[in-house]
Amino acid sequence: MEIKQKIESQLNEYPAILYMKGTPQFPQCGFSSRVVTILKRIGEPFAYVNVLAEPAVREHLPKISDWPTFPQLFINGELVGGCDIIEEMDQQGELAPLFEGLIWPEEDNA
Ligand SMILES: N[C@@H](CCC(=O)N[C@@H](CS)C(=O)NCC(=O)O)C(=O)O
Repeated sequence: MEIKQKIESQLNEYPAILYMKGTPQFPQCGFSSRVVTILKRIGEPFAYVNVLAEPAVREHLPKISDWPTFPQLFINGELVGGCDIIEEMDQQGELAPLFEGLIWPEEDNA
């Protein structure tokens, strides 16, 4: 699959997805770590992509999102922002409501 299609399919599939450096269990950048701390506190599910393990995503996502750095949080396919914006929205009480009512794909039990 072409990288652009792969990213678009991730954005379509996951209602909340964080493109980050490292994993939520082991963030490898302070900015990613700060966002993960906030998301864990909010306690709603989120998918993630470790861009250090996916160099093509690291290279191409900024062209799609028009945002040059990581982390990048998307909700319902829309860029919410990076670390500074996420922290600001969290402090204003504007972040948690974005996670309300998200519809996750059902597990494929077939
Ligand atoms: N002010 C940014 C800080 C994030 C940042 O500067 N990230 C850098 C260092 S981790 C980055 O992703 N650079 C591009 C890259 O490494 O591909 C934010 O709010 O998210």
